[in-house]
Amino acid sequence: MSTALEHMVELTRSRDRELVDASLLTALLDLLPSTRRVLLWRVLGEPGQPQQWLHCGRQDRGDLVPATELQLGDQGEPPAFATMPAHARCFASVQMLTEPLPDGVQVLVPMASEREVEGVVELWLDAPLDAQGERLARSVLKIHRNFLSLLEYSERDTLTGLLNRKSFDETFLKATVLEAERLFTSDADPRRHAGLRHHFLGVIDIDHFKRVNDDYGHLIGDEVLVLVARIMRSTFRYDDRLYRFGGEEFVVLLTAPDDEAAGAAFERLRLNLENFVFPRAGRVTISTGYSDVRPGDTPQAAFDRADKAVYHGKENGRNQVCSYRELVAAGLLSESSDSSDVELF
Ligand SMILES: Nc1nc2c(ncn2[C@@H]2O[C@H](COP(=O)(O)OP(=O)(O)OP(=O)(O)O)[C@@H](O)[C@H]2O)c(=O)[nH]1
Repeated sequence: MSTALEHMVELTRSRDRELVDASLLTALLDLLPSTRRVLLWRVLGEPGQPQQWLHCGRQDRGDLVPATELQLGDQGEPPAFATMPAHARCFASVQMLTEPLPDGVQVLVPMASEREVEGVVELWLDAPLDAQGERLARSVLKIHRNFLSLLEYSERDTLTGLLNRKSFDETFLKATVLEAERLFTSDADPRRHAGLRHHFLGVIDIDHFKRVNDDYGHLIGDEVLVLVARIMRSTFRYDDRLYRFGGEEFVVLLTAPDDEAAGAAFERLRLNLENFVFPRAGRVTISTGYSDVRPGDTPQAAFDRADKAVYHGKENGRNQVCSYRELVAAGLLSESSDSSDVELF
């Protein structure tokens, strides 16, 4: 058995959130000897709105690789909050709960910082935890939470809480390389690829934002940015990645079956914003340009295509969603020849 200290070193070694979660599962399984299985659940959605449980990992005693390190793939729709009542009670009360299982007990431990509860860790044990086991579980979770907070601080935009530009390249490459691996190495049968979701990158720019600042002042401008970010969060799926690139420019990396479906998601955001009355600035609209992400794309190449499409939208009336692919097909944009794409496949 490894020592607690060795596990703490492992837990704080990687900057990759999924690997940090995987180290947490390994540490709990190893440090609490009567544990047979560990699962990690996070809660999605803002309080007061419908919330769901996101399964973030599982490890069974004897597994060589935690399920967080394996590709979890498309897990389907996450279960609704109320469908897991014991977990919901643990989450709401921020208390450790012990429930009987046919051949042991299930211990639910809240994952919480001083400010918020994030999820629940589920332990399957032969017998209830003693006081020392409970203390150990709480301490390991606290170190995990503190380390994630440090990571998030460096990855997030301080005003809106969205991912910042600095974290874009890394998350873009991780998401798209994983997809390419799935496409090209997992299965040669093209029929299996038909239902796959593909990545699309959208650039979103608030229209005439300078006027908001000029008319109402920077503080109200900042309020608009915070509310736009909130509407973005409630519009897109839980696994889409949302960034603020600076100023009034936002980026979304999402998955969709095709160009049309991606366009529909961006159109939903456009409409949600068009219909929202900002408390002090009134009506604000956005222009969006998006492009599919292509095999071998650099983050910059994908961004440049979406940026050309948003520029077209700005030049042609604003408050609209423009598809790079459609603009090229219609002869309104020419396919970039100076693309920095690297052909990997
Ligand atoms: N309040 C606030 N304003 C910002 C921030 N960052 C950039 N800005 C302002 O955003 C405005 C951007 O203006 P422009 O680039 O001219 O674009 P626009 O007025 O939105 O016009 P179009 O994009 O052409 O529709 C400028 O007034 C910047 O000062 C910020 O963090 N907070």
